[in-house]
Amino acid sequence: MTIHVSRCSFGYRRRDLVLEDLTLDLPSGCVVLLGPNGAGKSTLLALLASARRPGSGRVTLDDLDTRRRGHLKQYRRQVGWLPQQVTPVPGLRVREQAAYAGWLKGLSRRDAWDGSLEAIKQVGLGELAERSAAQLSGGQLRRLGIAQTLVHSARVVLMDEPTAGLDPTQRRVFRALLDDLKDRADFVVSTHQTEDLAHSYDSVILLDQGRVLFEGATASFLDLAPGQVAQEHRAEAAYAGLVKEEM
Ligand SMILES: Nc1ncnc2c1ncn2[C@@H]1O[C@H](COP(=O)(O)OP(=O)(O)OP(=O)(O)O)[C@@H](O)[C@H]1O
Repeated sequence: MTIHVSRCSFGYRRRDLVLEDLTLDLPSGCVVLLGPNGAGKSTLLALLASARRPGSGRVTLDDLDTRRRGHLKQYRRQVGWLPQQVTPVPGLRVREQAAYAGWLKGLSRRDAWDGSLEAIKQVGLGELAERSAAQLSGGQLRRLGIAQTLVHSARVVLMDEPTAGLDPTQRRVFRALLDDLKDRADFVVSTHQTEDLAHSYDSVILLDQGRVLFEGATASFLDLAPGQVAQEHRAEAAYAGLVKEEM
């Protein structure tokens, strides 16, 4: 288990809860977070990242509690967050942006700079180290976002729709990268893409209207599809069965 969510409620407006009394143990390994538009996936990731605080309930990692100001720095050092949009920092080159992210997480300038080269190499951007971050493509920017979480050796990396808008080749590049990085951290990845679920993810969390509809091993999730459904469509069918969508 990595992050523990205990009886969390959250609303952007009072009396309009997006997440209600949510309890969740995020398992180790690679977790995919599924759910229809507006289900609350980004909101949950923002709570896990401690970018937002729950109205009630607790988000903890070991004995670090995001409600306690004194714990936040250490919590954030251990949890990396790749939001939907990775923004190039004006004037910074690729390696500098990765180093800057490490420094913001509390590394010394030296450690951040030293760690940045290894991090960008790991995501396949080593040859672009000196390029302006503003010149990266969408897929390359996402990879830089991942590198930013590797610089400070996050234990848990949260990714909000990292493959949205990427072409099939870039999606494959992302999946291969995730495979390569699996030993370095635990990952929680929100996505609408159910292709290759069995290969890429150990467990599935399915949210709908702020409630958990499924939480368990990927194999158990795929087993929810009717027996006659072909392997490549099982994730889609299991999902549709749970959120009662028309296929
Ligand atoms: N900043 C905000 N202010 C007010 N309401 C918000 C805000 N962000 C999200 N919401 C609302 O919270 C609910 C959950 O949104 P959220 O973005 O967490 O869902 P999601 O599952 O990530 O959706 P998607 O798959 O479309 O990205 C939605 O009803 C959304 O309109």
